[in-house]
Amino acid sequence: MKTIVIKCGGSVIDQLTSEFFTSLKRLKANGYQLVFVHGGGPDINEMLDYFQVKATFHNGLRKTTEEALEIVEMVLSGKTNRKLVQLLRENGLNGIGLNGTDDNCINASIIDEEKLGLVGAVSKVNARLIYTLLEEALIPVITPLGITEDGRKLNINADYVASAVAKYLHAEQCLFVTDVAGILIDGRLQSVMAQEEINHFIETGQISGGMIPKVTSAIAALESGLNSVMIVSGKKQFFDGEDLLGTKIVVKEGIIE
Ligand SMILES: Nc1ncnc2c1ncn2[C@@H]1O[C@H](COP(=O)(O)OP(=O)(O)O)[C@@H](O)[C@H]1O
Ligand SMILES: CC(=O)N[C@@H](CCC(=O)OP(=O)(O)O)C(=O)O
Repeated sequence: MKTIVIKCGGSVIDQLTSEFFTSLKRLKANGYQLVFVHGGGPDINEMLDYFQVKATFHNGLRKTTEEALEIVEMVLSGKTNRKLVQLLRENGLNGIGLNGTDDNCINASIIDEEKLGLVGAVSKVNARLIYTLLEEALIPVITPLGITEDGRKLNINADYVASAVAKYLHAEQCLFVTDVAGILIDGRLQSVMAQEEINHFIETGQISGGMIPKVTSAIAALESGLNSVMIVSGKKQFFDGEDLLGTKIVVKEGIIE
């Protein structure tokens, strides 16, 4: 089974174009099974603002108190997941919502409770559950929440979830769909970026904010066996039937699989 994991960022869910959905259909026509993970940062920010709960970020990760987690879960599962499933269905793709906390879909452990609160890193993915849905010709749309061994719910950055799902499914590809065409340095789109350059540009501040979890989780997943990761735009065509357009992340320069 050829699988592609597609992480759809909250930055772009409301701006996805028909060219984007055409690219998805081309992937399907080329024999790929699609698995989605969605973000929802802007939807969460809006609701936290409404309830006057403060949000702070460390390297692109939201510090999540118990009070914030309730709102995060409500928004991600009740609003953003619903929105993406509906959009896929309107475009002829058979999406089905799946909460990361259901049936140990995403097992997670706390990263640093003092610094980040109830924020997790993925420890295991229930690949069997995801395959079961794929076998029924459904397209899973996973909400980025996880559950610890002792049953605590955690907020997880969706880029981390997508990289981990791709790794556990032995996917051919993980795509981060976002509101930019890829990694830009001095305004120029980079077609390939290696770990060393990435670290350099994080240090100089030219890769910042929400781009950091994408590149760090991509590198970690590539190092532990994931085949390929790209950052692509949800605002235009990203697949012409042959090539993917965006920034390819690689561990070492010159090594492109
Ligand atoms: N070097 C960079 N190239 C492109 N985007 C960058 C870079 N550094 C930071 N960013 C920011 O990362 C954003 C994408 O991350 P984020 O807002 O978290 O999106 P998503 O919701 O899709 O995960 C871009 O809109 C841009 O503002
Ligand atoms: C821990 C953490 O940061 N969780 C993220 C989950 C949503 C997400 O990742 O959304 P985007 O992909 O749109 O950024 C958050 O609370 O915003």
